[in-house]
Amino acid sequence: MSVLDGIVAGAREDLEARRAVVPEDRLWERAQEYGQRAPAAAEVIDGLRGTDGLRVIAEIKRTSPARGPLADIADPAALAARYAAGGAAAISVLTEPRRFHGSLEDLETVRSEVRLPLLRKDFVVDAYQVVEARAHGADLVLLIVAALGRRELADLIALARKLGLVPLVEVHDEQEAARAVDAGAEVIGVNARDLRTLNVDPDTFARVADRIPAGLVRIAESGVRDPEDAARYARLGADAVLVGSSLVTGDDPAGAVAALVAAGRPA
Ligand SMILES: O=C(O)c1ccccc1NCC(=O)[C@H](O)[C@H](O)COP(=O)(O)O
Repeated sequence: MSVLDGIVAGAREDLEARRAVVPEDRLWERAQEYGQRAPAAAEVIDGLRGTDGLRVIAEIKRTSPARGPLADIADPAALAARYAAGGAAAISVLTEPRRFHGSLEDLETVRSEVRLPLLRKDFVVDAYQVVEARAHGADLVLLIVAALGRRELADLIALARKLGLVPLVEVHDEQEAARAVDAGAEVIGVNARDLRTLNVDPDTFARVADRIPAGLVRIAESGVRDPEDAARYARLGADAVLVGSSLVTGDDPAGAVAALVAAGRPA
């Protein structure tokens, strides 16, 4: 079983346990409630476009299967506020509990303190998790092509949009990028990390981005270590970078985000 398959199996077990406690129709009510005060999806998408420079999506990430423990984040809202002060365009909150030590409570706490768009970063394979994301204050939801069949991907994209959420569709190779485009994704993340082997290949974005038509939002994910990496992705045409490990392991999250934003400005 690949790492991704193992994580998805755990996510399915966990979501069934939550569904037994909170039925989906209760979540719908909360999701619609948040939808009334949430930014419009078009506004969220436009905020990620790198028209005048690279955007930074800064991640709340405590630990990772690839690297083990990263940071003991006792107050995710305080960290998100620092990211916002540094100029982040959006915050990614890892909500997966088993391997990343995240939670929906983290998402909700960050929502209560920060006005930026929030991404629920998890292993979403069921409609329940999409409704749950909105109910806990997400504006974007991650959908990983490698974890979903064609029909499932199309259905989850449609559901996300119905709820006002922006689906961030994640790919790792050219074939997956073609599937994301065929499914009508407007925001596509190219993950340099192969979720089956955990290897990070910094050339992935350069290889895959050509398959993503102009006009769609292209995000380079994983392995961004410093401003030089950000500048390289900006030159390659990325609208945004999604950064976790290097931000949570540093001692100045606001300064680190500001440095990435500065490095991604056009010369
Ligand atoms: O981070 C991992 O080890 C990992 C392993 C298996 C599946 C997903 C994983 N990470 C999720 C992500 O996509 C990253 O958290 C995100 O892109 C940020 O990456 P990084 O800046 O390298 O922490």
